[in-house]
Amino acid sequence: MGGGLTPAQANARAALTALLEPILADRHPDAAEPPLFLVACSGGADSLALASTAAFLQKKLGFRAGAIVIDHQLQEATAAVADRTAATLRALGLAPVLQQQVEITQAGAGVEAAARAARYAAFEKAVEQTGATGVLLGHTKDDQAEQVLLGLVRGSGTRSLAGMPPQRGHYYRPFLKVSRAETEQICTKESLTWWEDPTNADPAYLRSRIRTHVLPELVDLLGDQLGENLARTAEICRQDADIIDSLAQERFATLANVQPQKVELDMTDLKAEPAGLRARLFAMAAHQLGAEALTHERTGAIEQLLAGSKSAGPVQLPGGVEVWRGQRTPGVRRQNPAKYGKLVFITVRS
Ligand SMILES: Nc1ncnc2c1ncn2[C@@H]1O[C@H](COP(=O)(O)OP(=O)(O)OP(=O)(O)O)[C@@H](O)[C@H]1O
Repeated sequence: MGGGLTPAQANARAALTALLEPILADRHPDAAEPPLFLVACSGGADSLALASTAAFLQKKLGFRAGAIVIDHQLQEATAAVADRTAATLRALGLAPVLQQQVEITQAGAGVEAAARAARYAAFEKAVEQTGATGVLLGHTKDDQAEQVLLGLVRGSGTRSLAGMPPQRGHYYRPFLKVSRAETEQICTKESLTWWEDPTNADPAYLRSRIRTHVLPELVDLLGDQLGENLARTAEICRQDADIIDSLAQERFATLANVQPQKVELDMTDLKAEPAGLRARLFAMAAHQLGAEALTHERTGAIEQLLAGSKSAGPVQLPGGVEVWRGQRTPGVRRQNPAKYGKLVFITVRS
């Protein structure tokens, strides 16, 4: 590696330091060895630059940098890419460097999600095997901007516009303030050859179309600041979503009558809540019973149920949950609907 420190390298090192320092400061003073962080490395410029940054900082900050490389076996080239990437990581001084092949049986539209699920299952296994404290992912500021646009295009809510969090559980994204161009500059400076995944440019995927067509076009029309501004939108939305979610959790704990296969919410209480909170209360009741995430359309159907005046239902939710407005007591023929007074979420799956 020749020459002085470039602005891209300095930015990357500052970003990783800012994320890890508070975690490392918290560690137990008697711990036998420094905590291990595994860089999830695809061989792309983002995660290779992250690996080299982690390798450089490990002694200074007091952690061990290891890596995990997954071969999804979806393209012929990937086995060789994984081998080459693992060799590069070892040469950079990361240890251990784990390599794992995963089988994806899905084809067509579900393949991306299946690959992601297999990848995260392999990460979990690697954490268990090595006792690692965390996994470092290479998502950049550009990925974040794409994520926000994707949320807008799909018509999503605040949580979705919040994009990817810098930390969730033991997964960390130190490079959310580092651009993809900077990761490429770092690799070039450090003579690291990265792999361009051809599926990143495959127009079959909405994310690829946003990456290769929509964002560049918007930047052309609206200026270079766009990526930065979208990433800022994510940060603001995350703060807002956090406060609304925590309010909803408080309200749910007070209002919901949770039973093993049933959650009851009082309709008068629900009507007194603002719609944004109410939607979250519905989602939490459904989630409690194992239903999948609620769509805007299903939330609207529950709202309609709530607005009615008679016993009614069910609204079917994906994942085997039904919602009823009031419930008749079996064996009692004439009941006053006004007395039902509850929205009842029940599990109908066996
Ligand atoms: N084959 C792989 N092996 C190890 N890590 C990987 C692999 N593919 C992706 N990653 C990790 O995930 C990060 C994001 O990769 P990519 O942008 O391709 O995935 P994504 O589908 O956009 O995101 P995600 O699936 O994590 O939501 C990479 O920077 C890297 O840290």
